[in-house]
Formats: sequence, structure tokens, C-alpha cells
Amino acid sequence: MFVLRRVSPTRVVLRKQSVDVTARVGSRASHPPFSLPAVGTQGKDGRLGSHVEQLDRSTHVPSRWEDDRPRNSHQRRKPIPKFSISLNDPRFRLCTMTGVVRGPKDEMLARFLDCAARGDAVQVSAMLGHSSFLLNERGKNGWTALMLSARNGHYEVVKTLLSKGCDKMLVNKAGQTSFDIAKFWGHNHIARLLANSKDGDGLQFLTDKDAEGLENYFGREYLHRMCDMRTDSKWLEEKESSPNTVFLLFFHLNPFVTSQPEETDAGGLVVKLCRLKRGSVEELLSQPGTTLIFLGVEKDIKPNSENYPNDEDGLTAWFALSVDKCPTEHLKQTHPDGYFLKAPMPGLLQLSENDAGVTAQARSVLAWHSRYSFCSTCGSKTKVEEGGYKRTCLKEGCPSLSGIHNTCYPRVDPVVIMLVIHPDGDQCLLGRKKSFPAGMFSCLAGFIEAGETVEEAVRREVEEESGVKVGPVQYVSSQPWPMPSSLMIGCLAVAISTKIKVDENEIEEARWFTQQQVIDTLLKGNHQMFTIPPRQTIAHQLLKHWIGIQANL
Ligand SMILES: NC(=O)C1=CN([C@@H]2O[C@H](COP(=O)(O)OP(=O)(O)OC[C@H]3O[C@@H](n4cnc5c(N)ncnc54)[C@H](OP(=O)(O)O)[C@@H]3O)[C@@H](O)[C@H]2O)C=CC1
Ligand SMILES: [Mg+2]
Ligand SMILES: [Mg+2]
Ligand SMILES: [Mg+2]
Ligand SMILES: [Zn+2]
Repeated sequence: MFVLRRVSPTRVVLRKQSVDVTARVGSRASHPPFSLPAVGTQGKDGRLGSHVEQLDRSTHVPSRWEDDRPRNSHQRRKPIPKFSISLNDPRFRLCTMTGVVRGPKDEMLARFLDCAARGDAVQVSAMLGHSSFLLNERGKNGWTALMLSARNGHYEVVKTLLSKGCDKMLVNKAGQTSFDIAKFWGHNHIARLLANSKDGDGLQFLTDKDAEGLENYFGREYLHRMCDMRTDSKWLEEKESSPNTVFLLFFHLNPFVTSQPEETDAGGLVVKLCRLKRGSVEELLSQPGTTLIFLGVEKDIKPNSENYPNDEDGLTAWFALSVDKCPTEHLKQTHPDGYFLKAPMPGLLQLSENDAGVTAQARSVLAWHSRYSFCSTCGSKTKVEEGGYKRTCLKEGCPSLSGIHNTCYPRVDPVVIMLVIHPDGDQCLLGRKKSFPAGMFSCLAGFIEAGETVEEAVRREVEEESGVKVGPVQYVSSQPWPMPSSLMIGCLAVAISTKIKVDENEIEEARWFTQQQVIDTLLKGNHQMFTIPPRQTIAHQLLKHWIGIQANL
């Protein structure tokens, strides 16, 4: 068990059982390096990322890494009183410690904002029930309840406030909407909620294009997977033969694509998956050695719309079709511009977010079929079921048929990837493999082993590869990585030792880089000293996240 305890405005102590490490905290990082300090209602200047010591203790949400021992009585959060007397009642005139007279309305507003900042959706809803004027009110620092709940990642509060019709277009003193704030602090589920909800005039706040970048690349769920329909073979057959169904073609795990001019002034080419229709793939479907996988249905199709007159449910299904023989000749007539994208890297990174998400799903499952043709338990033949999502052994009595059928489903291999932060809070550890392009450094990564937690895998891999010992570990976000089927689990971790000794079998070099060096490379495009992986990788996003949570906008 690790705890970070602030002992002075500039120092924290990191404790692990008998190990004590005292670390200086950089002047800009007055909170533990990645503890996402929650913003309370007492921020002095309305800036994001107010320092912990600037916060009213009653509104600060303690992070997992802070000392969780009971606080002194004066630090304990007081229960929020119920309001049952008229606000104009003179008994509610109170004086603050500074002698400034605060009216009952101010006091109520302060409590309302406090509830929003702490994530108390029930109390927020109750207070709005009798005092609707609070909805869009700002505190002294110019922040509304929506901004505070978006900042601190309180999904239920944001949902409650939106359902009451709050104004999500209001901005703080820095000109940021609640969406900007949620996005900046990495609360992507909240940013998506804000982006997709309609404003007072019934308009959607952001277009799909604007909302891009809210997920890690390969993570966009463009299709509804409809897992429950995989066992309905009649429905699947109907969809397979429908003229509206979309087929994505793969050969050697490479998707069939076209390059089209970009619809922007900037010009350039965009690489798009070819959405083939039944007519184009009819012959390929009947060839031996094809694999067909049901991917899902388009999410935003209006049932029985004019475009889909033949389909009873109006849902457009997508399938991935893998063929054994190169089909370019076959498609020459219908798709003269089509070609197979040289996957995986960096070819796949040219796709749009939507296409990348679908490709990640298709490629991982197809890769599994290509490597697991026979039963992994007894070596017998298998039959493909459930729209390509299951391979069942055909040998009666095979042990794979009893118990949990985990050998019958596509693999997902969990991998930890971590940005290790120096105890001084101002440097991070990056390494490079021999196979990386010259000058490129990235986060350390490694496969999780059987019977291992995410946290332990982070500590083990970092120590194995760099010799650095790690204490606290915090999850940030994940990314499917379809080469062939990894799930990257992105974490920030705090080092408790700093001496580097690389394992030369895995890593060529590892170094501590200062935050300024990372900013120069990441944001200013200065690649003289080193480069980092492209924006589509979770390694890049972890670095961005670290810079983000340290920033004091
Ligand atoms: N999206 C991103 O930003 C990044 C993604 N990655 C991905 O993360 C994955 C893991 O990173 P990596 O540093 O290679 O991992 P590790 O540090 O765990 O080293 C991998 C090596 O360990 C062996 N190994 C042990 N267990 C497994 C297992 N379950 N599956 C496969 N190999 C295993 C393999 O050796 P052997 O081959 O000799 O059998 C392999 O070469 C890679 O696929 C990489 O592409 C990595 C960095 C950035
Ligand atoms: Mg590794
Ligand atoms: Mg390793
Ligand atoms: Mg390993
Ligand atoms: Zn078997």
C-alpha cells in the first residue's frame, strides 16, 4: 500500500510499508504528480488545476494516493443542512470569518456548487427542486456547477444538470466551456455526454468531426456490435444476403481501401475502407478459404428509412470478409482505385477514427482465425459459429467443450503501458527498442502475465526493463492495438527509485526527460533531441495527459 502525504507546500512523502521516499514537488506540480487534484469551489482565481492548498478542504475530493487516515475534526466534511426556511429569513444572514456579510442566497449557492464539485448528484437534484435559480449561477471564481462537475469527472451530476436544462455554452474566465474543461482533464465520457446532448435550441453542440480525439485511436465504436444477434443464424443469413450490407475485404489481414482527396481546403488524401456491397463480393463469398465475421450494425440508421426499403428492420449490417487468394484482379472492374493497405504500421494509422475502430475489431478477430484453425486443446477440427466469434471443437468429449469456453473465443492480450514519473514530478521515463525509428523514445510497455494485477505488471515490467522501482500506479485510459490483439492499458506511475539499468534484451536505452523537453517535442514540434510515437498511439496520449494534468491554465 502506497500513500502520498503532503508535508509542506513543496514536499510530499511517499510511503510503502517500510520504504519512505521524500520527494521535492516541482513548483508547478504542487499536488502529487498525477493525482488529478479535484477543483473545489474556493479556487482563488478561477483557474483550472488550482493548487491543493488553495482549495477549501471541504470541497477537495481526496485522490487515492493521499493519506486516507481520519482527518482532524476541523478538516472533516460537515453534513449539508437541509433548507426548510425562507431564504429571506433574517436568521440566515451570516458573517464569514473575514467579517464580510454573506446573504442566504450566496450561502446556498456556495453549498450547491460544493455538492456539484464533490459529485453529490442527489443533493444537486434536491436543491434544484426548490431553488431552480441555482442552475446556471456562478461562484466567486466564475465557475458554474456544470463546469465544476465536468472538471472533477462527476458524470451523474453533469447528467442531472443537463436534464434540468442548464446552459452548457457558458464559459469560465478563461473562455472554456464545460466540454473544454472535461476534455482537457481527460474525462472523455463526460466530454462525449456534453458534446452529444442538445442545447436549449435543440442543436447539437459539436459535430462528429469536432468530437474526434475523445477516444484513443482504434477505440471508436462506430458500429453497434449486436452481440445478442450473433446466435440468430437466420437473421445473420438475411443480413449476409441483403443488398444494403457492407462488406470490408481483407487479404493477409490488410484491409481493401481507396485514397480520396480530402474535403478540406488543405487538400491531401484520405485513406478510406472500401465499403463493398453484396454484388461486388458475391463470387468471393463462395470461394474456399474465406472467413466471414459479423461486425455489427450502423448505429445511427433510422429504421425503415427510404434508403433501406428492403430490410425489414432497416439496420445496415457490416461484415469483414477475409480471402485466401489475392482478389485484386476480381475487383479491377468495379474498384479500379482500390488497393490493400500495407498493414499494420504505419499503414493503419492513416485511417479515419471511425474506420480505425472497425478495422481494429475486424483485424483482431481475423488474426485469431488465421492462427487458431484447430482446437487448441485436442488439435481436432473446429466449426465457426456465432457470426465468426466462436470456434467450437468438433470432437465429442473434448475438454474445451466443458467449463468456461475461453479457448473458443478470440484472444485479447492485456498489455500495460506506463508513463513513469520521476519522484520530483518534473521528469518522465522513456525508453527505446532497437526496432524503433532512430531517435524515437516511448513509454515502457509489457504483456500482463497470468495471475497478475495491472499494478503489479506495471511495477514488474518497469523494473525488468529499466531497473527503476515504481510505487503508485493509476489507470488513465485504454486502447485496442490490433497487432494482432493487444489491449493497451495506459497508466501513470510514480517512481520510487531513479537509477536506470536497462535490460538490453528488451530495451536499447532508457532516459529521464524533463517536462520541458517533452513539451518542446510534443507541442512545439522540436524533434532535435528525440521524437515520440504519433498521436494515434496511447504512448503519445499518455505524455499529453501528463502535460495536461500538470498544466495550470
Ligand atoms: N500503442 C502503443 O503506444 C504501444 C504499443 N506497444 C505494443 O505493446 C505490446 C507489448 O510490448 P512489449 O514491450 O513488446 O512487451 P514485453 O515487454 O512484455 O516484451 C515482449 C516479449 O516478451 C515475450 N512475451 C512474454 N509474454 C508474452 C505474451 N503473453 N505475448 C507475447 N509475448 C510475450 C515475447 O518474447 P518472444 O517474442 O521472444 O517469445 C515478447 O517478444 C507489443 O505488441 C507492442 O506492439 C508497445 C509500445 C507502445
Ligand atoms: Mg516491453
Ligand atoms: Mg518487458
Ligand atoms: Mg514482458
Ligand atoms: Zn478439442
